[in-house]
Amino acid sequence: MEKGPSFLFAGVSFDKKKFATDLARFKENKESENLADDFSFVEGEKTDPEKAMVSFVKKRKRKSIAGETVEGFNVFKSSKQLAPAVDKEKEKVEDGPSKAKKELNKQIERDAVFRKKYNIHVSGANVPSPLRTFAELSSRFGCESYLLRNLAEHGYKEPTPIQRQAIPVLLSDRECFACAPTGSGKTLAFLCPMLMKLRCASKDGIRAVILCPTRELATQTTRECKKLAKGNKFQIKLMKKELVRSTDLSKFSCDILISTPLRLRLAIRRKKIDLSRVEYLVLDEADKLFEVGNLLKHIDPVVKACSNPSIVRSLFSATLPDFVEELARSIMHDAVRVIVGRKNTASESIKQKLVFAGSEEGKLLALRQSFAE
Ligand SMILES: Nc1ncnc2c1ncn2[C@@H]1O[C@H](COP(=O)(O)OP(=O)(O)OP(=O)(O)O)[C@@H](O)[C@H]1O
Repeated sequence: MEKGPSFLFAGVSFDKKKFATDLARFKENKESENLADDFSFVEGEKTDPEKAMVSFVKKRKRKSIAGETVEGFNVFKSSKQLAPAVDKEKEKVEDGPSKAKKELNKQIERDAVFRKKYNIHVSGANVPSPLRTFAELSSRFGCESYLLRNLAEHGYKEPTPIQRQAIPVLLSDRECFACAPTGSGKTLAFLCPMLMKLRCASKDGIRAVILCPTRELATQTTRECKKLAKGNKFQIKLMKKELVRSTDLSKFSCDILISTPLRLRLAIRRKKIDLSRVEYLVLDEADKLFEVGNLLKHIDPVVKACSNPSIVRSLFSATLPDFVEELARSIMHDAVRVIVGRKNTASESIKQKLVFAGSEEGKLLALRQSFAE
């Protein structure tokens, strides 16, 4: 039971026997709520119990106690059963974790605090640390000087939140679906790791494909890509109508190909363009890609044609409706989900608590007190 200041309960006696079942249920909820609170801190998802539990499971995994198994959804079944297990685990960890393990846990917490600061939410196993600065591209990932120079020339002083998290995910060869508001720098978030991974120009077929929902966006992305790649000899091509018409595309090669789904599908069907060596596939503005007309039916053949087993796929979008997320999950493996801001603000902003008011009059008092709090 919630212990409110005494004036609320003055003169109200609560019949614990009569409400024994409710009291027991509430106590149980309270316990699990406390547990969720404890563990949700790591991912900054304080009010979403499901995420808190995922985070909790992750934390258990991180501590990786020998012989401890996490029984999937059984974890949710009884908070009473859960509590002793957590205590045991804490004891074991306190018994003597190695320095490396301690350091790792500290790093995980630092990352969580950093993500919270930038409103970055992640899910997926072992999510790489976010970028603090663009200089880390060089110290952590060996970024070449031409790219750092180009970033500086563009006046990009520090990464935007989506860039902070999506870039290290993609540089760690993890598939990724990312959602961040319009104008938040998503283009750089996929171009930068792509250029870094491709390293230098090569005539080894088509190495990366970016799909955009409209020609205008494809043109804009090509322009951005060329600007960022300045100083390197990458072949960056926009799939134009003329290119589809004229060229024998079966031997066509370039480092990065940017296209709308329809044009690329035509190139696959009519000109036998070979996408089997594509190492990076980006679906940009995925909400629009999957929504506009029948684009989906053009995307499917492209995804299939990119048959390289070690391909890294990513999806960037300003919104992430459930159907987009489902589609993303259906084509990706072990993907990391990165969301900047909130996907479901309403549900996460609602905090619930149970207050025994005693009588009708008590309800009014309780309500008044809640507002005052
Ligand atoms: N790190 C950065 N610092 C400053 N400006 C940036 C940075 N990254 C990108 N920008 C600029 O922000 C603007 C918006 O970027 P961009 O078009 O990539 O956003 P977006 O998220 O892809 O938007 P949309 O959803 O409309 O496609 C561009 O002018 C870009 O040059």
